[in-house]
Amino acid sequence: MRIAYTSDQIRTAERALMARLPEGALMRRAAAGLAAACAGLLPRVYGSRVLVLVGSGDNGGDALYAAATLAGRGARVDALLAGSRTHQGGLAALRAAGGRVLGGSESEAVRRAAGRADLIIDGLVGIGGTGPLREPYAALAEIVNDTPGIVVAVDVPSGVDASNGQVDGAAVRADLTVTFGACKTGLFIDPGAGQSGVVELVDIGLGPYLPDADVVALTDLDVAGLLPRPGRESDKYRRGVVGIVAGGSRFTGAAVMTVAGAIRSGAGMVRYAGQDEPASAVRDRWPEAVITTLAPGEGVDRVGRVQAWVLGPGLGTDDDALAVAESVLAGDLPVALDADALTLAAAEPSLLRRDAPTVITPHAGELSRLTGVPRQDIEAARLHHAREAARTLGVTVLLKGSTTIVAEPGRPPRINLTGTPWLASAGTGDVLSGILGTLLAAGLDCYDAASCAAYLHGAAARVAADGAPLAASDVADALPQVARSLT
Ligand SMILES: NC(=O)C1=CN([C@@H]2O[C@H](COP(=O)(O)OP(=O)(O)OC[C@H]3O[C@@H](n4cnc5c(N)ncnc54)[C@H](O)[C@@H]3O)[C@@H](O)[C@H]2O)[C@H](O)CC1
Ligand SMILES: [K+]
Repeated sequence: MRIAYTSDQIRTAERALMARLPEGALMRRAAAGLAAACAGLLPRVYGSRVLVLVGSGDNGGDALYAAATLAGRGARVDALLAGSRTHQGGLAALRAAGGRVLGGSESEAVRRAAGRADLIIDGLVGIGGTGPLREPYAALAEIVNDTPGIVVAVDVPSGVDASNGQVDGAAVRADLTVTFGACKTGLFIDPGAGQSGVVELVDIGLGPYLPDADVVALTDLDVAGLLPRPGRESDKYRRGVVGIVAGGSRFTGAAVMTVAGAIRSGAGMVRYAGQDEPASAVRDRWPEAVITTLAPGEGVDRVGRVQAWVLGPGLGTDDDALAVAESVLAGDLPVALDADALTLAAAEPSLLRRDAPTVITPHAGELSRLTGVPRQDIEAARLHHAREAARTLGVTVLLKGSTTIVAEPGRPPRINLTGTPWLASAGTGDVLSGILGTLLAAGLDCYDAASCAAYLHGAAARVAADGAPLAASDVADALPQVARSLT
């Protein structure tokens, strides 16, 4: 499990640790880890060209001490002192090791130095960064992003808000972010996640001083431990029977894709309930699904026993859809709502006011309609709005995006690291709903079921995509392979 913290949480922990260490010890631990990570990226350190961008705070100090170590191993280091002041200890160390200091930050000299560098170290701003990058840092970030060399961000890519991943204006795009003490939330949440590259954690002894996590990211081991293990007695009710109410006269495909996600993720049985056309489409594609054809406006009373419901993909938002939605939500079973069910709930908030476990799986636009928060505000602060929605709506929120976030009141949000932009193709959300319904029916609580569903969905997309445009059915078809890789 990868855990991450806000800048404030890190600072509090660092202060407690620094009080027990000699002056500068923490920085030297950080710099040693940073230098080792940089050296590991170079075919050889001796003779390699390193450009280090130095800000005016301790982020710059880390960078200078690490650059001094590389210079001491024969790297040809140029330092650009971009801040209003410079960490004197680090600067002295770099000079003593033979590093050079470039003149001011006139962009041609920097562009030339960046263009010939094998490695560029971004030591402009770390967890002390606030707001959009000011000049000359913004211009330097743009130069760095235009160069072919490997870019290593010190602690946090400059321009990324370490506490939430927000980026406002220019930001360094790193191949590797070497972060100290503990991972920062902003390295795992878009758009910050997209700027961070690979995140490598350097242990500087902060562990004992860290509070509860701000966010958690599940690894494959965590998911493997949470997924239901099919026992010997593979009774369908032990593996979970999921009911799916999806599809309408206009959208039969959504019903087929939702059932696909449920069947391919190992449901003990899928009971599909819908009107004639989607029911026929599901029957033709998935004969193993048990079909109940509903009359217009009919509820789900005639559907056999299920242990969880999926409601909404392609359902439509007319009175018939509302009637069947009310029928599903009136029960005391776990329900996963997506797509049109969310539109119905936006129009009729009482639909979500239920005691039984409820998960919603909106993308930013659907969450905007549910909460009234403008979509661009949600996109700019995904973690905050996912948490707020979970709190105000009293449900588990799975906020879709290339960094999917699972938020539930009173528990640290979980972020999914297997996401991929490929998932933004039509129908993949239906497959996710099917996976989620299967896990709820298998007995996982909403928090675990949503986290594992997001993980499996993203992992399947990566298996299916391998660079080609992705079809939703490819994601469903890749699920058994992902499940096997986790056992
Ligand atoms: N504190 C510790 O024990 C350790 C810290 N480590 C490293 O230190 C940084 C945090 O250092 P700090 O001096 O607090 O702040 P920064 O260096 O990150 O940046 C502050 C610096 O930057 C200027 N600044 C802030 N926002 C902007 C902006 N938007 N545009 C331009 N300039 C900006 C501000 O004026 C200050 O001058 C941490 O990340 C670690 O890298 C050690 O790693 C461990 C010990
Ligand atoms: K940085």
